[in-house]
Amino acid sequence: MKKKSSVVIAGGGSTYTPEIILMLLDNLDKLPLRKIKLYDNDEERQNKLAKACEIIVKEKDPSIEFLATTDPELAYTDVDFCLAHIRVGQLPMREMDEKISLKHGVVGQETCGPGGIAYGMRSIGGVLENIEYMEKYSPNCWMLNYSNPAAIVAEACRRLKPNSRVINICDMPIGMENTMAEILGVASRKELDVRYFGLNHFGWWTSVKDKEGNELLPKLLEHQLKYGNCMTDGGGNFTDDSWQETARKVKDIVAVDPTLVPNSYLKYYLFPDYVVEHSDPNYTRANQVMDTREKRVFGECARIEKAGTAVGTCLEIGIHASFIVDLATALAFNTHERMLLIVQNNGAIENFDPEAMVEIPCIVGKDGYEPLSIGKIPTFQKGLMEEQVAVEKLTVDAWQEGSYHKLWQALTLSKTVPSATVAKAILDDMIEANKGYWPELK
Ligand SMILES: NC(=O)c1ccc[n+]([C@@H]2O[C@H](COP(=O)([O-])OP(=O)(O)OC[C@H]3O[C@@H](n4cnc5c(N)ncnc54)[C@H](O)[C@@H]3O)[C@@H](O)[C@H]2O)c1
Ligand SMILES: O=P(O)(O)OC[C@H]1O[C@H](O[C@H]2[C@H](O)[C@@H](O)[C@@H](O)O[C@@H]2CO)[C@H](O)[C@@H](O)[C@@H]1O
Ligand SMILES: [Mn+2]
Repeated sequence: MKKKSSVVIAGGGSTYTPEIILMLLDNLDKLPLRKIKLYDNDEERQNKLAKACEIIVKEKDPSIEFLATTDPELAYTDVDFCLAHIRVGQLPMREMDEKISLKHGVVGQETCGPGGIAYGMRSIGGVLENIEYMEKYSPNCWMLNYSNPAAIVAEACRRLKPNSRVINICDMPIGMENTMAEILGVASRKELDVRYFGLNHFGWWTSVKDKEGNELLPKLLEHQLKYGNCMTDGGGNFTDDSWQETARKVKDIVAVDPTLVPNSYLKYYLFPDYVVEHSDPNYTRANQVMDTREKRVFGECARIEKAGTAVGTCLEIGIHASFIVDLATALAFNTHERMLLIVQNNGAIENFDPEAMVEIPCIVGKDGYEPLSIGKIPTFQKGLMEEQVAVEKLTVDAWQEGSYHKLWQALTLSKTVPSATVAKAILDDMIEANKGYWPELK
């Protein structure tokens, strides 16, 4: 019989929590569970969905213990996996990041450009705090961290928690691969063997093969040059119109380098003028999320709580997040699955900073991960990545040293920001908005 695991979801009040619970419950044959706990530092928010989650768990398998708590000791005692998706400052601070950037004519985005830098300055402390709880109460636990901005958080973990059992991950490549499989007429992304390199939200596929070893990259690129990462009718694996538009824009990113398949987040770096022109500075993605996903998830959780049953619920399994189960399963049962993780380069990309945190394929087993060798990367991608990794490193420097200048440099270096003057104006507004969240900068 397979060993049963105990899981804590950190950031229990997240809009993603119910779909992750549904996904865990759908995979009990792969990853059997004995406990599911929710942990958040905002009791009121977590309570909006805790009861519904308990009902969902109990209806699926009453033998699984359920607990929702704001007490770190209760949360982190006796856990094998922590699935961490915290958002320090919550969605109203995401709204500030996006709107301050746009006010200065710059991309206003959750993880890219000034928004990502500001969010990084908030996230580092929250993620480190959760790692410390984990190490204190369950030293053998693995944290699967997808709290954003994953690139900056991963760099902070590398420096400040070098021996911790933390693995930083992102669902974006998985989301795109689901659509690629559809485009290629392959049953699922699991039928594809991929090669990929880059930074988080900043990477490229160099190979997409079927299980017979046939290279499908040329066919995929030919399609993407016409339609982007969408089906010919614009359809695909999208949660809403905003994601569909991002997938369509892949067409223009491929045009810049028609030899590699890009991560769609590159639109923020290669077409920042287009992104700003198509943004509403008074109604950003944070507003959309609060008006749609947040209302839908909390509304449905309230309905389940009132009805006392989740039968007929409209909540859906988070398919894009299936990699979380795959990763936990690989660690628990030594499956040696190949997965894209954000890890220290250490020579895997031969001609790139060995200290940089890169997103590359790794083999995962019970002792952790082993990165695959990538070899040399082309000049265009290398140049872009060097600039971006410096932005991420300077942000962590600024957090550690409390340095105004390092953060100004980080903003100035971002490809999304046109000048040091604009960078300074954004920085001064961001400092004001982030009082109480950022270390004091001198
Ligand atoms: N890496 C990925 O691919 C990926 C995919 C989806 C979401 N995410 C990230 O997951 C996170 C959650 O997103 P969301 O939109 O659901 O956010 P959300 O605001 O709905 O939920 C986040 C929760 O984290 C809690 N929180 C904040 N600081 C905390 C702390 N120090 N300890 C414990 N809990 C804390 C908040 O109170 C909130 O309930 C974000 O960071 C988002 O960017 C990442
Ligand atoms: O703007 P949001 O809050 O909807 O999304 C932000 C997150 O987006 C990515 O996750 C995507 C996923 O890649 C996509 O395929 C689809 O399934 O939706 C997900 C979000 O709902 C991204 O990887 C995250 O880091 C972002 O936080
Ligand atoms: Mn991501």
